[in-house]
Amino acid sequence: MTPALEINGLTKRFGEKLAVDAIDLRVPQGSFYGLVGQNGAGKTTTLSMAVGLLRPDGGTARIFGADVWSAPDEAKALVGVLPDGLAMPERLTGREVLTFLGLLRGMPRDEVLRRADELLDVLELSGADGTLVIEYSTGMRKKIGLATALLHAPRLLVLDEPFEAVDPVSAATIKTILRGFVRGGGSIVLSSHVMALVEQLCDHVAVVDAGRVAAAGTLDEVRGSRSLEDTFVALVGGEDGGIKELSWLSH
Ligand SMILES: Nc1ncnc2c1ncn2[C@@H]1O[C@H](COP(=O)(O)OP(=O)(O)OP(=O)(O)O)[C@@H](O)[C@H]1O
Repeated sequence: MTPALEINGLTKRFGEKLAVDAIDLRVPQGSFYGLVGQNGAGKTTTLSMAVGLLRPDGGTARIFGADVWSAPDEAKALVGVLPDGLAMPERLTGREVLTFLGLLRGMPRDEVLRRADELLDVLELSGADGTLVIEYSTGMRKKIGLATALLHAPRLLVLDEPFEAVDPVSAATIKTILRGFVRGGGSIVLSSHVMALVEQLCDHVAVVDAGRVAAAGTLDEVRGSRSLEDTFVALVGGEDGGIKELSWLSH
């Protein structure tokens, strides 16, 4: 079966820094795929290239077989993206943002209004109907970002840190929606620093270290009999005894 997302040899250099070093990744259809890695490992750069937001120096990205760079319209119709630090039209309400983006995508107005209504309701944003995005909390921003990613009913969701700075109640809502999306036949790739969350949600995981994939596969293949956190620390460094303490903090 064609993978939901397949990236081959994706590479990106920023000046001297090789941020992503010929990464390969294969996200099977119907999978809930977690991308984990330390700060600066290259997750955001990889995901940005995978969805056509950042032009790679080399390599390819295909969404259900459609090349993100040579067949962008086909590829982008199939994917919903929650980028890191999503820029939103700040002076619109959540409903206006959804209506604006839906119409930009060429969706029929009635359908946009109906879906916006449902998304705001399910994401518990209906109560903030008169509130401008500029006044939204961080969690509300993530939720409206997720709504914009879902609006056109994509088959693949690519979410960069969807739970960062989100409170547990909003996180529970987002988890329910994402699980429902996968149950309904969708595929998800998300990046996260929170191993427990990835273990709870994902069935596949890739550990990215210094711009390369250090391990990838099903959750059980990658972590074996250990916790994902122990596996992660063993793979990306942090040898025992290597962690220094601050002596002047002892009383
Ligand atoms: N626009 C840019 N210009 C210069 N360097 C960049 C740029 N974007 C990313 N980098 C560098 O590329 C490397 C990978 O960054 P990236 O943001 O992809 O990592 P990440 O795994 O998403 O990190 P985090 O978990 O902290 O979000 C880092 O060393 C970063 O400093």
